[in-house]
Amino acid sequence: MLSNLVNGDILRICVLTQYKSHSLDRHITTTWRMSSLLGNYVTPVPAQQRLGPHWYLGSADAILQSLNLIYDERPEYVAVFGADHVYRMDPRQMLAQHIDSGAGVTVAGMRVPRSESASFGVVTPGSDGRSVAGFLEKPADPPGLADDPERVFASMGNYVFTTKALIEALHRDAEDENSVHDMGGSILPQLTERGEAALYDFSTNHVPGETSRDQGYWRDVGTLDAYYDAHMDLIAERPAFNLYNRQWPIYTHSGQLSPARFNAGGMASESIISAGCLIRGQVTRSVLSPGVVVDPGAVVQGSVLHDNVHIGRGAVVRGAVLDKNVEVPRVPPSASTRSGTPSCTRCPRTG
Ligand SMILES: Nc1ncnc2c1ncn2[C@@H]1O[C@H](COP(=O)(O)OP(=O)(O)O[C@H]2O[C@H](CO)[C@@H](O)[C@H](O)[C@H]2O)[C@@H](O)[C@H]1O
Repeated sequence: MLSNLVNGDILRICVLTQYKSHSLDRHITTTWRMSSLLGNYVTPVPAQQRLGPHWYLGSADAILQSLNLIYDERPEYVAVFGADHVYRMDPRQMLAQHIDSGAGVTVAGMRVPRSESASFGVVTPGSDGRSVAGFLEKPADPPGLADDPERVFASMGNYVFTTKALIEALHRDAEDENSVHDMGGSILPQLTERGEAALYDFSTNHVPGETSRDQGYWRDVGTLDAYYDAHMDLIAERPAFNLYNRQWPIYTHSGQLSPARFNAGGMASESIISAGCLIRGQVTRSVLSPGVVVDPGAVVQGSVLHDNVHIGRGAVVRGAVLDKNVEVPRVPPSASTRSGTPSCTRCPRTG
């Protein structure tokens, strides 16, 4: 999300954080440093209880409680983008449509199977294809699109607001005692009812260097399964999402680490192996973060290993997501002869 905004020249960015936010705060403040000379910034904003003794009630309340940032900056337009998605998008194209339409809010949408409706805000496009005739947050069984009955337009949780419309909508929402104070659950339905919402079709967005496979690629990685699947998309023979597009880079922290090293007998195939890894066992169809060590005789298959994970000698890890610094203990030779499959203590997909 940050890479898309920055690549698209949106360079004054606040990241609203909540629970257990320290590692995110540290990542943002150490990685996302831009020229302060030109007034640009990416700054994490912790919840502060500015409007009374309560934490954020929902995503709309999070923005209401942070309006001081908008009053300080006085922008004409505000982009509110979700932060748990993987995709490439040039936000300038969405902004241009928003300005052209004169709407109060423009929501980015894409076609998804109707069976997935309960996971998304579902947009009913108006007859012009650009206005929003209806918006239902996570409906169980909405009607399909007129031209494609088995699909619906899902909101991507990315919105461009005219600042005045955003502030007024948030204040109206704050006064509504029945509201859940959520962007998708409250603000979008409210502005749709007032005829102030427009739809941006994500499939029309293009970024430099895109491939026919990753144009239109978008994954919500808010669940463990979706997070895992998005990693598997990276290592397919012809990856659905191309990490190597240098014309629209995905930025992240890269520490001062030596290149990955493979000892005798160490091998990896269909995998991403980050710097600082030491591979002495066998790795297939996996994504290894910096500093992972795989000992001799260990096997890693279809897994996502975070920073500094250590897989002990003879251990087998399959279909797992392992958090940073997890140690999978070595398997004593006798145990490996007995069961053949040593255990991994934190494998959500294998138990
Ligand atoms: N209290 C809070 N304080 C600060 N930040 C908060 C917050 N609650 C949520 N957020 C942030 O707001 C964004 C969206 O929140 P969620 O991921 O919980 O929404 P969800 O995916 O259910 O639906 C949303 O995203 C999907 C697309 O994934 C849309 O279809 C749907 O309409 C929309 O509501 C995320 O980046 C999240 O971190």
